[in-house]
Amino acid sequence: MAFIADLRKRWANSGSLVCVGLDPEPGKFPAKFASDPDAIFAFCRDIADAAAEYVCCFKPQIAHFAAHGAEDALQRLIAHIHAAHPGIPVILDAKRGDIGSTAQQYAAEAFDRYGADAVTANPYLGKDSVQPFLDRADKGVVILCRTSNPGAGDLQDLLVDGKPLYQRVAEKVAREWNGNGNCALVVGATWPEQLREVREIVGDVPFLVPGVGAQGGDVEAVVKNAKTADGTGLIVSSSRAILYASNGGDYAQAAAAAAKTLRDEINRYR
Ligand SMILES: O=C(O)c1cc(=O)[nH]c(=O)n1[C@@H]1O[C@H](COP(=O)(O)O)[C@@H](O)[C@H]1O
Repeated sequence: MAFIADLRKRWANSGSLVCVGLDPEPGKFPAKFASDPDAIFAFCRDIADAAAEYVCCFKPQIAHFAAHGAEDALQRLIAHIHAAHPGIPVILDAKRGDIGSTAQQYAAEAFDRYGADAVTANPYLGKDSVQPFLDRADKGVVILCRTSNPGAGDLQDLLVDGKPLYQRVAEKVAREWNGNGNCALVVGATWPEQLREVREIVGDVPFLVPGVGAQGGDVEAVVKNAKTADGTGLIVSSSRAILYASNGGDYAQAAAAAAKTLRDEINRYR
């Protein structure tokens, strides 16, 4: 099934808008992984298995694997999630974007090599640079709009014909790039006002919302400002606050408990 349809089904079946970001940092792993040559895979698998019932998506971040030469672990992790937890879409966070011929390879990398259901993409090079992703109608394309980081406004707030660039991106995606109905937008949890503005522009287009947890985003403001009329529309993503909730023997249970707490907090405001 197509990514957006799978996502809507998972929102309904799980009652959760939580995404667990899988950002492995071996230096933060529990001691038992110190001599495990497959630690990156094993740690992420344990977290995914423990937290699965509380999530609508998982989101592995590619640099956290590639920096350690662990692309193979990433591939096996995505295959494991699909096999062990069918119905939970996997978003590969790679923030890709390049001229068409290279973007074609990035799309093949994300969807064919890694088997991801969706990928994050950077719109800065324009529509043709995202087209190879958009053309994969069964896959999701999660386009950066107003990112969660402190410097997000340096470029994204610059006025273009009287409106900030991130609003222009939202308009383009909703009105011109979403012909296959497979787009979503990244809007950071750290920007409640911008979440509300973008929601007004794009209707029911799903948002990936990183920035709760370690980056301090306000869950209540996120949900109230950006949910859709049916109380969904959000993939609220947290990585470090869940993955490293404990570095003791209870790391997987602690991660699951943190995911459950976030789910319940979000659901209070839906
Ligand atoms: O595309 C993303 O996932 C993303 C977009 C954004 O605007 N901000 C952002 O933090 N992210 C990613 O979301 C994750 C956030 O991690 P935590 O701050 O630990 O929850 C990291 O993997 C970031 O790369």
